Amino acid sequence: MKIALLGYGKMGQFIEGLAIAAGDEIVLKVDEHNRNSIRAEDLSSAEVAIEFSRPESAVANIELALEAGVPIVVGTTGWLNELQSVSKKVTAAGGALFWASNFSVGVNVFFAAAQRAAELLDHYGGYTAGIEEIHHTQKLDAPSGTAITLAEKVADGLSGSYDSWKLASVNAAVPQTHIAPASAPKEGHEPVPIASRREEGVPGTHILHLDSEVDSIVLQHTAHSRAGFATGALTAARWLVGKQGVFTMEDLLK
Ligand SMILES: NC(=O)C1=CN([C@@H]2O[C@H](COP(=O)(O)OP(=O)(O)OC[C@H]3O[C@@H](n4cnc5c(N)ncnc54)[C@H](OP(=O)(O)O)[C@@H]3O)[C@@H](O)[C@H]2O)C=CC1
Ligand SMILES: O=C(O)C1=N[C@H](C(=O)O)C[C@H](O)C1
Repeated sequence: MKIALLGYGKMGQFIEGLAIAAGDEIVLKVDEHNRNSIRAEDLSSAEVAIEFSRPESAVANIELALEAGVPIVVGTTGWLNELQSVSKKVTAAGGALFWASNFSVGVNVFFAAAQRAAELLDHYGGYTAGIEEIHHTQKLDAPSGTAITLAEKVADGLSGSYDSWKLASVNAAVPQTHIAPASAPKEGHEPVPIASRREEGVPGTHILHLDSEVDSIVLQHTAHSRAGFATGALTAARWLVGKQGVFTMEDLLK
């Protein structure tokens, strides 16, 4: 596969290593230094683009790939409030977009387990939900995209009590522009609280607490490195080539 890497930081470089080992070719690398000079023609030799950049760059990079007619896999978080409008553009233009807040297979199984547990507990009532996410100190956004997706799955399952999420706390100075906007809960519903923590060197840990008066359930996913995210993004890229539409991990894993 001929790949354009839009974003060449921790994830872009990890993906490059795995891609070259698998016999793929990196035909373009975009980072902060050359991003302003990149045009759609520069993507013309790529079969697919893989985008891991910054929250404020993702939408422009998707539009660039769309203009170039190149399918794009997007892992950047912190821009997903624009997903609906971007998806409409992609569909209208006959393009291909694959996005995921987390590309690791393990996290996607964790999402399914969390949603099922929440659905089962909804029948009995009396359970509250809370999420913790821990990431390295270079992470720009809060809460993590994965924690937001997890909260949405839990709210879907515990639909009698929850219908939204809120950032309950963060132990770092995150600029307001990188705090994801939470939706307000409807009458009689609560937001799932998310506590964000930044600690040196943590690739990504997510913990779901489901508590009642009589017991507690704790479900946790711990990434040991970035390998699961990078492998998943490359698998998504291979799967996306030749398709049209907007896809995510549920489409790939079903
Ligand atoms: N969905 C998933 O599974 C995962 C998602 N992520 C998300 O991916 C994103 C990137 O993570 P990570 O690689 O750790 O971050 P890094 O900060 O290490 O890398 C970001 C890269 O993007 C570059 N960049 C800045 N602006 C642009 C632009 N306009 N176009 C292209 N590149 C640009 C930066 O350049 P420079 O270095 O010169 O500043 C840097 O090379 C984050 O949003 C993170 O949350 C991360 C892991 C997994
Ligand atoms: O910034 C990161 O590193 C990660 N970001 C994603 C997120 O916001 O959920 C995925 C993963 O947890 C690593």
